[in-house]
Amino acid sequence: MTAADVTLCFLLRDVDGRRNVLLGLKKIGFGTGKVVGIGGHLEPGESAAQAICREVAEEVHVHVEESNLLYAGTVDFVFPAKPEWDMHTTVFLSRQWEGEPTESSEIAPQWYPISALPRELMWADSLRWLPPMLAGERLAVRVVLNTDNETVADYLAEPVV
Ligand SMILES: Nc1[nH]c(=O)nc2c1ncn2[C@H]1C[C@H](O)[C@@H](COP(=O)(O)OP(=O)(O)OP(=O)(O)O)O1
Repeated sequence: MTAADVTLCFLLRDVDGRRNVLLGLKKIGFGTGKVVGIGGHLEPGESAAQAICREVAEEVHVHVEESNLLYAGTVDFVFPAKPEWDMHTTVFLSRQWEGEPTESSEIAPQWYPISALPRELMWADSLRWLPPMLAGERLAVRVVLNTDNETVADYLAEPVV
């Protein structure tokens, strides 16, 4: 089964000298109840960059220009017990956008200091790949989930050159 193409974007801003990242509480669909990155599936014919600009606008009502996306790498999520959930994710950061994030039917956005992520509400795997990506590392990550579809069975991260 082919992994679905998805994309995520993490907006970054500095407040009182602390770097903050925009995450969101997922209200419906895959990962409901978790605090996740903003993003979703590519539509047919879309590039990852086009898709993430659309998703950010739909989910948190913020406008990001493709030219302000910073490529952070990829994450392959492998769910051996649920291969239909496998996803290939292109990850972006952005420090420039227009508008203030506001809630949609899908996501309740919230800023978090990157030093104080809501760990207990996040995917366990994201605690491994997100901090280095937020710190500027470009990575190609492969996460294999256990049969509980939650905990991490295998993790590989290689630098993207
Ligand atoms: N193990 C994991 N860790 C993580 O941090 N994010 C994961 C993950 N597995 C999947 N994701 C993310 C990637 C992707 O952006 C998101 C699922 O895509 P969506 O939010 O688009 O799914 P939905 O089915 O809710 O919505 P639609 O795209 O509208 O169908 O979940």
